[in-house]
Amino acid sequence: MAGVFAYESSEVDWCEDNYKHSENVVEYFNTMSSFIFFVISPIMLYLLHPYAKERNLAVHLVWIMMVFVGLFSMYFHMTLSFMGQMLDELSILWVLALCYSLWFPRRHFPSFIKDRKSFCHMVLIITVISTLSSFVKPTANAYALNCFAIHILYSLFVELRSCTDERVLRLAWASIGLWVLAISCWISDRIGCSFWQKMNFCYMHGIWHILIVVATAYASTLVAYLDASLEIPYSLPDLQYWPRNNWSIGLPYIVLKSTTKTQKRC
Ligand SMILES: CCCCCCCC/C=C\CCCCCCCC(=O)N[C@@H](CO)[C@H](O)/C=C/CCCCCCCCCCCCC
Ligand SMILES: [Ca+2]
Ligand SMILES: [Zn+2]
Repeated sequence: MAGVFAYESSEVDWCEDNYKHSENVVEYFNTMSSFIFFVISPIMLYLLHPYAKERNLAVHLVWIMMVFVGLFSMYFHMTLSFMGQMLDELSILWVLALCYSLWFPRRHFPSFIKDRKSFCHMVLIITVISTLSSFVKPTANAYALNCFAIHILYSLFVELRSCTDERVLRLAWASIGLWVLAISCWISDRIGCSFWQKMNFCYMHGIWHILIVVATAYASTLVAYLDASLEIPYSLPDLQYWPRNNWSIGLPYIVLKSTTKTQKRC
């Protein structure tokens, strides 16, 4: 049992040289770059509060759980232990499950599902089964998790096919662009390590950490906005950027221009 906590007991090892900067931290830059989770999560918690208050306070769980993803990611890269790997991957799986439960559009529910409550039960059952299956071939877990992004992309494409709202489309393209950059870094670290070693630049996985957290902030705000437009249209949801709305870079969030329940669709 103690073996699962042992340093380097995971079969996964990222491109960054081990023990290069510290004898206690296996992958120093990968560990430190996970700090980004602790920066973005509280900001997103704060920015999404008005939407969460109106829609469902469970929305806050997304960014609370992202703090744990960051914590487990740090622990994983610090030790490269099997326990670290499983905590890192399973926490991502449960955040995804929560996002699907909260935001997956009703009209894409399978025909045998009648409401969001039954959909949440189905997601819970699938997540429990996936959690147990993740111990069968742990090296495949990260690849399986990345497949969710493909499904999210597909669902967004279906959802936004007929959308003409410039702000929504801009946010969708920014989310996709960030994810493409992020996944390129992740794959490049996995399969292009010898190249990066020759370049003496083995930091692609650390850069992935930074990009995927920002991509998650963008994509989750986008799906939350689409959800708000459908589920709480009377609140007149709108998209803005923090810290300044007119800056071309920033964190997106939802403002509610009204909270009185007079029906108006966006
Ligand atoms: C209707 C659903 C809407 C979903 C909105 C977005 C939900 C994002 C959910 C999870 C956040 C993922 C956080 C990633 C943490 C990375 C930690 C990490 O680096 N772990 C690695 C080991 O250290 C591990 O190898 C990585 C595994 C792959 C993780 C794949 C995560 C999928 C992220 C999906 C992002 C959506 C972007 C959509 C773009 C349009
Ligand atoms: Ca390494
Ligand atoms: Zn990582």
